Amino acid sequence: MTAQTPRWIRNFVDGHFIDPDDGGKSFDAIDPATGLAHARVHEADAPLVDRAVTAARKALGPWSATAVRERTEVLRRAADLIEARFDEFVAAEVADTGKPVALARDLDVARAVANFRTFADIVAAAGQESFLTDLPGGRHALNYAVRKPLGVVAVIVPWNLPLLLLTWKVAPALACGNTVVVKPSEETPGTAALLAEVLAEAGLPAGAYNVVHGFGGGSAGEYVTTHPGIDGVTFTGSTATGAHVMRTVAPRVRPVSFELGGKNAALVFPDADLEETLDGLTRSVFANTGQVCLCTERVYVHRSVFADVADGLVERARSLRLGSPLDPATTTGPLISQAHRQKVRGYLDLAGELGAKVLTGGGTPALGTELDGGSWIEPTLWTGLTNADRPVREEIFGPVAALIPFDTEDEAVALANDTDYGLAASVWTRDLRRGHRVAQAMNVGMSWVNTWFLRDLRSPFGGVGLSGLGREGGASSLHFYTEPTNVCVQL
Ligand SMILES: NC(=O)C1=CN([C@@H]2O[C@H](COP(=O)(O)OP(=O)(O)OC[C@H]3O[C@@H](n4cnc5c(N)ncnc54)[C@H](O)[C@@H]3O)[C@@H](O)[C@H]2O)C=CC1
Ligand SMILES: O=C(O)/C=C/C=C(\O)C(=O)O
Repeated sequence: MTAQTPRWIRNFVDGHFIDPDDGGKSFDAIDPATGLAHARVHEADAPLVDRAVTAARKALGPWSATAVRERTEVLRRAADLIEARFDEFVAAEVADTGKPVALARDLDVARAVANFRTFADIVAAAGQESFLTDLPGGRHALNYAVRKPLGVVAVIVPWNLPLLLLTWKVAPALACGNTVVVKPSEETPGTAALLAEVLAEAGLPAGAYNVVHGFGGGSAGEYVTTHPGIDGVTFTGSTATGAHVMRTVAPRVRPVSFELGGKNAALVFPDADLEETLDGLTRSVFANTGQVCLCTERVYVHRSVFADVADGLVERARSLRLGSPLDPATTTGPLISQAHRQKVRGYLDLAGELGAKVLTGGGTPALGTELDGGSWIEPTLWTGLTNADRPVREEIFGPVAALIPFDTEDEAVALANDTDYGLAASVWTRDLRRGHRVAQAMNVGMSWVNTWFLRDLRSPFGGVGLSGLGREGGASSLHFYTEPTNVCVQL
């Protein structure tokens, strides 16, 4: 990008893109694969955020009053329009994240379409529970709850799965009759702006979807979450920021939904299908360069198969292809930023100081001139660390994992649960009873058996402990994005 021809990514407020004014602040959108700026982003100041919240408030009454069928039709048209502009969404996601084009297609943009269709179906089919209450003398009362939209919802999302996570929240929020003010990550502003075009074309009224770009503290993130016109906050991101947002929202006692970090375990038992397990672990450790909150960073392996699993995983890690995101053969992209790479490298150094053995990786690759400006890191596997070590306790959010042996099922469960996080786990075994038993014993929001990141969008998604608060997905989303008024009628 040259200084003369910036491609602007603009804020979207009350149905219009806002042209950056001369005095306004802006920042570069960086392609993490090269380190080069690919667009300029207009940063929303406090008055613009206020305009966005005011527009969302104005749109709330009319939008929440529309028939469910009308709202779900808008969602279905949005899904169709994303499909019609599929390659544009893929290109925007790849430019912002550097992720391989195949991943952006198969995971991020495909899931955006599925999010709109699934929540249209779920909201269209939703019913209300009612209770017939017995009263003395054979009389009864009827209790039923009417669900109303939560209101103006602040949607704060991170950079790892930008469109997937944005639509995971926006689709149910809009379907339930809410209006939203979205603050995408400063690292990945592109697809939220494209979605504004799609939603407007799908027939969403002005003001129901607003996008304000910027950073966290002292910028758009803080202005949105502290705005008195916000009725609830849904947030995905780091535990530290989630805790901060919770404190800022607390004085106004607004509902929050938090999907935060993870330090997820995989448990490999001796009877596991080795090939299937290795394929699954390769995905769960290295997918999206380890930048999925569900990724495995702790692999507990029964001692009798430890060497086989370690050797197999090393072989697969070495076969991953780092390279241009546009090359269809590329499997693995860069980390999101130089700052994040610095954090991940800090853990690589720390693991070395703690005496970890590096089975593969451990450094920064050299990929060739243009890509060497990017934030690349080698897929890395360690042995020799224990649960006491910081690289095994803290979320790293990169393509790294520690392999740790165990001898008994009880020990494996205890090791896996020995964490302050509680997002996800995967259990690898051919013994179905053990699979159910261990998966249920995991102190997490989601347990998989012989698979990982297999999603049914109707099921509850979220974590316990430092991994979050509340659940979204299916009925859980409907509960978060609505408030019930219970009506009791004496009959
Ligand atoms: N588990 C997960 O899903 C994710 C975890 N992370 C972890 O978090 C670490 C830091 O990454 P960040 O991008 O800094 O994540 P973050 O949690 O700080 O950012 C997530 C979103 O929150 C916004 N935000 C930040 N401060 C805010 C504030 N005071 N008020 C309102 N909004 C605010 C950001 O602008 C972004 O849109 C990563 O290294 C990684 O370990 C990052 C992204 C996703
Ligand atoms: O909804 C999903 O399928 C995936 C969610 C992933 C995250 O929340 C994350 O990586 O932060």
